[in-house]
Amino acid sequence: MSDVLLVLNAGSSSIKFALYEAHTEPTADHLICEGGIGSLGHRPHFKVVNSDGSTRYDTYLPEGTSHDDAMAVLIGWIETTFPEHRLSAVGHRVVHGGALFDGPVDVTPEVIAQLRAFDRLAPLHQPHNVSAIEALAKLHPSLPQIACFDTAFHHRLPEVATAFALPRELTEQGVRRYGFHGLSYEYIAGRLPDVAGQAVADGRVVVAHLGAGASMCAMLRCRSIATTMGFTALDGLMMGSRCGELDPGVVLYLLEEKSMTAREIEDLLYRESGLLGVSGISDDMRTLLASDDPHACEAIELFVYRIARELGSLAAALGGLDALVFTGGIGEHASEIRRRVCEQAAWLGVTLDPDANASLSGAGRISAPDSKVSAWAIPTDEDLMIARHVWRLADGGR
Ligand SMILES: Nc1ncnc2c1ncn2[C@@H]1O[C@H](COP(=O)(O)OP(=O)(O)O)[C@@H](O)[C@H]1O
Ligand SMILES: CC(=O)OP(=O)(O)O
Ligand SMILES: [Mg+2]
Repeated sequence: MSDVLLVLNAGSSSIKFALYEAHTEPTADHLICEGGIGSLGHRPHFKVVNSDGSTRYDTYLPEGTSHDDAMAVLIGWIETTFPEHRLSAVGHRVVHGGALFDGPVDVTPEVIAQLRAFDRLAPLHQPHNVSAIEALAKLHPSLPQIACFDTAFHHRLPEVATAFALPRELTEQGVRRYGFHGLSYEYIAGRLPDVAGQAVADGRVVVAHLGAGASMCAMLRCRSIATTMGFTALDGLMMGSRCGELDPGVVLYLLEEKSMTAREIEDLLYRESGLLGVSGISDDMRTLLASDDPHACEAIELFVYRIARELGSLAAALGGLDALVFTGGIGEHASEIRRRVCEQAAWLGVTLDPDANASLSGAGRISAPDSKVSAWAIPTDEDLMIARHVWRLADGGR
């Protein structure tokens, strides 16, 4: 029997997973299969692909399948499909760890209670992340579970980069910037020496993680010194369905003048804004890039403009810029978005190589050889980062 470990990323409408061999510290080569159960709440679709991309399993689950049912289906499928393997540990992506956690942690009932306190601070993620932990604890009480946080990479942000200009008591109670997408930034920081060279890794780098959620991180020698997301994963860049940076006066206006409740405002800002709200068409960048509707074009223009503005701000925090890195679904695949961001960053010294940008697949350089600031695209791998943390904590550490 050989050990395998499971990585889970449970969201509001999907549970994504990856299964790794665990006889040594995992690399991308140790991925066995990955997939997920999507459209929970509608007609759940369970799909698994092998590490070479071929389909291994593809089926629909009954209408009404809950998150808990889906977790049982997934664990049952793993156990029957891989009878020769022993599931040795599970690593969870948990979006919010607040000020409590500076790295991965073994889940205990006390940890679960601590994580539940952050539910309202990440309503699209946290309640589902923690429910998955609870469901597994019931299904498999002896299975070690490890929580890996989006916030941990930003744990040592300089104080000035975390403070809001609010009365001191609120800051002391934890109302401050935490930052998210840290598992992605940590993975990218680990790839920088190989892909972009040690000089870049030792320098001033801005990483743009552009996925469903989107944020940017200023790294000095591969450590986070500033980031666009804040107390919650609502701040900063415009996202698929989240507004990003917003004058807090708008929230007061919606409460008082529009008589909206807190939950209605939460829905508006998290689920109905961003690319979806501005375009009125979709939260999906592929759909918008393929559309000639003027509202789709405006949504893309605002998306790029916000990235360019935040890039200037993060370069200021770094005192200059040596390299710009794109990652996340949009950053990895949408060469058009990368081109437009780089064009708006010309003043910082970014000169795009249009052919390299358009033809890139995987990791590589997209700036011209003589560009003062180099630009890169590097596919992220949050699952692998979690698998490594789990291995180090669960196996490596014992
Ligand atoms: N080939 C592509 N061209 C443009 N956008 C893409 C492409 N592939 C994926 N995307 C976009 O990436 C976004 C999803 O990013 P991803 O990192 O996969 O999200 P998640 O946060 O759910 O993991 C969507 O807006 C999607 O349209
Ligand atoms: C923190 C966050 O926004 O995550 P995601 O991009 O996966 O929604
Ligand atoms: Mg993501």
